[in-house]
Amino acid sequence: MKVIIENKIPFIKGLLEPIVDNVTYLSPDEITNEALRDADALITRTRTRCDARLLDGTTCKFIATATIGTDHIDLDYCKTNGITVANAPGCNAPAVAQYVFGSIAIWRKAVDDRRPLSSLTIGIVGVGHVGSIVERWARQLGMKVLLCDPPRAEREGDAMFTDMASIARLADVITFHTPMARQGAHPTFHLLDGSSTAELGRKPLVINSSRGPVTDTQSLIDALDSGAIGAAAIDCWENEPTISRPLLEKALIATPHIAGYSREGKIRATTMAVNALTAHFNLPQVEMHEKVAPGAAESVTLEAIAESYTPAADTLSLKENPERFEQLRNTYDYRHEVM
Ligand SMILES: NC(=O)C1=CN([C@@H]2O[C@H](COP(=O)(O)OP(=O)(O)OC[C@H]3O[C@@H](n4cnc5c(N)ncnc54)[C@H](O)[C@@H]3O)[C@@H](O)[C@H]2O)C=CC1
Ligand SMILES: O=C(O)C(=O)[C@H](O)COP(=O)(O)O
Repeated sequence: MKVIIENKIPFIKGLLEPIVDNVTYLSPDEITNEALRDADALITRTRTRCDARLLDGTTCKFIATATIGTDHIDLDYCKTNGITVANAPGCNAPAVAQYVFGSIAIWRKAVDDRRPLSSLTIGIVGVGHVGSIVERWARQLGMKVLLCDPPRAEREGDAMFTDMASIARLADVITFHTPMARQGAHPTFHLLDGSSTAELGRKPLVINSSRGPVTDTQSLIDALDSGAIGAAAIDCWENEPTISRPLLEKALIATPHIAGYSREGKIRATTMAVNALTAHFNLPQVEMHEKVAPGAAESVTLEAIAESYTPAADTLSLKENPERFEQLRNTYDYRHEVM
């Protein structure tokens, strides 16, 4: 059996070797159709586009991505071609929530906002693994909370949810936690665009740590210029790693897609990917060298979160070295989640 593993996935080396005869580590550039030709499985990250171009004519029938997001994988192609796909739901959700509140703490300092948190409204767009932690912590901090999640509203009823237009009108902080979907019943491509920025009522802090194309770059720039958006915290960008320099310049917080980069999140991601592979191929379960607790801190304060992580240094590094976007990610010193 042959398994290809992306070589930037941490905490994975040596785990599968005792039970798989050929384990090959390759960089994203080396993960090609040719390399996968005789492989049975691929363990990947967001940096490898898994589509017909990569997979046609190969023997690969299983892909595990050590990430929450799956937008780098052509799920329809995989389904049609009998390729099983596993992701790592929730693996780094506490880290992304930590990033959101770390950003709120910086923003409050930057604008010298002395209003109590209890006077602020946060609008959470997408209330899944990440959004639910953001919701729980925001309520604990006394913030007013607005939730927008049409798929959940359809399943659970409207009572808890509002729409994007109300969030635009009423929120002091708007934070996006949806998957990236161009099609389907609830597309998320450019959820924030020129028409939604025209409705902004409170000069909010806008945070995008979901996927770049969920917020339209030009609309963000225009709204920052006009003052309709008070400040932006951008972790996920359109066209990564070739990011918009005007948006980089104008964003208060600008980071290279590292919101989920906690040590705990990476360990959970690797554990989930390896477990999915061993379960799929009926292999013995592998014992991880490093173990971490599931879930996010029960009880937080803004100060405790800001002490555990502030995106200020990551912002400085990206603003000074935008051309090193990928390198900053690949050499990131994984932080600890807030305990
Ligand atoms: N910046 C980073 O490092 C990271 C980014 N992410 C991104 O964050 C996204 C969210 O992560 P999770 O919360 O774990 O995903 P999830 O799948 O648990 O939750 C996503 C939620 O978005 C909702 N949703 C779908 N379409 C929507 C729409 N049109 N409008 C509003 N809500 C909609 C879904 O119903 C669901 O409740 C991931 O898909 C990934 O792209 C995840 C981890 C790290
Ligand atoms: O889990 C996700 O989804 C993410 O966006 C990850 O934090 C991105 O991690 P990489 O796979 O790009 O290292």
